[in-house]
Amino acid sequence: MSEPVMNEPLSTQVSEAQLQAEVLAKALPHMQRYDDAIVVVKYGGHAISGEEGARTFAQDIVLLEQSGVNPVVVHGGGPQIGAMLAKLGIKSEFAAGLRITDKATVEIVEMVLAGSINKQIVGFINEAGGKAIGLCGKDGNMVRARKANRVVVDNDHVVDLGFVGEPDTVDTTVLDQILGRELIPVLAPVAAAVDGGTYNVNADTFAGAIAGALGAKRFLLLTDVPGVLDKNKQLLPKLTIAEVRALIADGTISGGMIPKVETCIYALEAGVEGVVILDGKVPHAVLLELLTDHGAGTLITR
Ligand SMILES: Nc1ncnc2c1ncn2[C@@H]1O[C@H](COP(=O)(O)OP(=O)(O)O)[C@@H](O)[C@H]1O
Ligand SMILES: CC(=O)N[C@@H](CCC(=O)OP(=O)(O)O)C(=O)O
Repeated sequence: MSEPVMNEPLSTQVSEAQLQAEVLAKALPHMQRYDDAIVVVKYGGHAISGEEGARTFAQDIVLLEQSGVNPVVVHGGGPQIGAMLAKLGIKSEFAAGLRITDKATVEIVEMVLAGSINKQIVGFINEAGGKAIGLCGKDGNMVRARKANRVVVDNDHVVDLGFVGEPDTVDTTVLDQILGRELIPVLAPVAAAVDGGTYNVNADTFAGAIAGALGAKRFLLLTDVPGVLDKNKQLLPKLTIAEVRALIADGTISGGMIPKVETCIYALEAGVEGVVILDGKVPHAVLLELLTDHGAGTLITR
């Protein structure tokens, strides 16, 4: 039994305990709904910033695993790669939301994503009582990538993205071995090129490929906005694939939100039941979405 807190009146302690019990009871149907289900969570580079937020995120992931869900974390790290490149005097350049990645840059990308950020997240999850395993697309040949297409910007300017890849094949053997054994995979979006080199893969795209290959029940994308917003910056709580396509066509969805919703469409068409784009800066965003009636962000379904 836990010790009563001495400086609070007993009635307050009892009502708080009661409230806690009620909250737990309300989570039961949600836990049952996701029991044994695979949930892929994409943790964006903007959401990662701040130790307190990262600890809360790690707690949520461990709580999910403890309640019978199989979480798979895929992380980004765009701002962190940018900061390291700036320290080394290398300028970050993007085309169509993707980093133009030369030979020197891809080495830094791998170092930051598969090295420091991946191990930081593994550390936070383990500190919260979980058993995380940090991997990247190269491990177990999980994700093989092909060179991303050149992109056209400003109507006629063709840009070669360099060492940027798109998932070509996904082999889930390693993940199949890990899931269901109290282990939490944490994946960095770096992949082996079909010819053996290294490719930098956009984290949203990488996460969508993993969610699709695993047939995840839910795919959550944690970012720095409340979800998909309409022209008046109001949250759109529910969208279908057709509605998303219309919002891209009329320019409501732009910039970094385009690869995000495109990966959502890919995952849904590959069999994922529902995809949610939500604000990763909100404390316990993952638990709010999965284990309460509240729901957060934009739910996209077929
Ligand atoms: N309709 C829209 N709703 C919400 N965000 C949008 C929309 N259109 C463009 N955006 C932009 O997309 C950004 C999210 O994408 P991005 O910066 O790539 O996120 P992350 O770093 O989390 O992957 C938002 O911060 C916002 O500026
Ligand atoms: C090709 C490409 O753009 N790769 C990204 C990979 C990291 C990423 O996607 O991180 P966020 O989710 O934080 O944006 C990059 O180099 O920034």
